Parts: sequence; structure tokens; C-alpha cells
Amino acid sequence: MTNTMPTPREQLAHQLAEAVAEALRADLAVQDKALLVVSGGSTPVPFFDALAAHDLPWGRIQVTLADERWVNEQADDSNARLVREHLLQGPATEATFVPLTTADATPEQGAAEVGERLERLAWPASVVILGMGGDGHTASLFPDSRELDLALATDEPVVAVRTPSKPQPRITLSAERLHRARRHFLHISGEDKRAVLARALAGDGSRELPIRAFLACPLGIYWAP
Ligand SMILES: O=C(O)[C@H](O)[C@@H](O)[C@H](O)[C@H](O)COP(=O)(O)O
Repeated sequence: MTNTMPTPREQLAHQLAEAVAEALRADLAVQDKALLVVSGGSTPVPFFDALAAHDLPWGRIQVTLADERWVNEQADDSNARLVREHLLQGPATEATFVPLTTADATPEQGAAEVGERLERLAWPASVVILGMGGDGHTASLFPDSRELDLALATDEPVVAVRTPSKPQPRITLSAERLHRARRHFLHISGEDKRAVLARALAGDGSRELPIRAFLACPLGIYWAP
């Protein structure tokens, strides 16, 4: 029987899961609840699968999203669906998941309710996991979105976002709310994103590359080829 070596991205996912599990354990040693904020997209899937297998006090852990597409939770591109299918499995089924959509037709109509829902969580978050797109966006802070300046400046917890580069309306945690965490990890992979990160690190201006809004706080960068 041949034991195939894990790929660099699988190894990275397990390393990130270990770091996040350790952070949650540390905070739960001194507080009743711990909040984990995760990103959607495709990169997090092996990380979700790895973290779900950790023996944590999941009943005391709250999970929410950094952003969401304004679609039904059963839709293929729902981040809530991704979390339910890959993270909230096994022992992690006991976690409290707080989605970012409502029954409203638009994120503009649902933003206030989502904001109230988020305010009840255990801020500051123990961990925020950020992803990044090839345009330097993170969460749904998109460089081509009319709402970017608002999302970078507001104290509101969430902002409804529309962007020409994505088909669905979105809702995103504001930069201020994403900063309200003890630890930030950036989880990316591939050469293209490495080059975008290098550009972000070499310059200033969050409007051009919104990931830059998170390069001033301590940021654990988890990257694999
Ligand atoms: O809703 C989303 O799509 C994510 O929250 C988004 O910010 C994601 O992290 C990046 O777009 C990277 O996505 P990939 O991991 O699929 O490249």
C-alpha cells in the first residue's frame, strides 16, 4: 500500500488548523466563548476539513464569515454552505454558526439585521482567517467596488457590497470589524497570489489592493505553492 505524501497545500491546511485550534484553546482557557471568523472561496476547504477533526470544546465556539454572497444557503456559491459542509462536521457540529444572509431580497435590506446578529458574538474574535483574490481583495473588500471606501472607514459591523467583478451582491464585515480580533491569518496559495502579496507588501494604498488594510497588524501568512 503506498502512502501518498500530502501536497504542500494539504500540509499548509493542517498547519493552519493546528494554529487555529491552539488559539481557540488558549482563549477558551480564560473565557467562556471564542469566536472564529473564516473566509469563503475555494482555498479554505482543506483547512475546514482539517480543523473540523480537532478535539475542541466546539459547543463554546462561535463561527461566522468574513463575507458572504447574497444567495440562498443551498446555492453552490454560498459560503455558509461551504462552512456547513466542510467545517461544521463531526465534533465541530456542536459549534454555533452565524450566517451573514437574511430572507431579505438584497444585502442592503438585510445589513442591519446581520449587524445586530454579529454584535451578540464574543468580540474580539480569537482568530480572523483572511483569503485574497488576484485583485488584492480580501473578504468582500473589492478594489472595483463603489462601497470600498465606506467598508474601509465605517464603524458599522457589515457593509452591503456590489462589484462589477462578481455576479452576486455581497455582504462583508467592515475593515474595522475584521480588525477586531486577537489574531489574523492570511491563507493563500499559488504563484499568482504570492506575486500579488509581494506587490501589496511593497507599496501602500488599500484602495488599490485592499489586503493592504491588514498588513499593519500582526498577520500570520500561510502560503503554499
Ligand atoms: O467570498 C469569498 O469569495 C471570499 O471570502 C473571498 O474573499 C476569498 O477569500 C477570495 O476571493 C479568494 O478566493 P479563493 O480561495 O477561491 O481563491
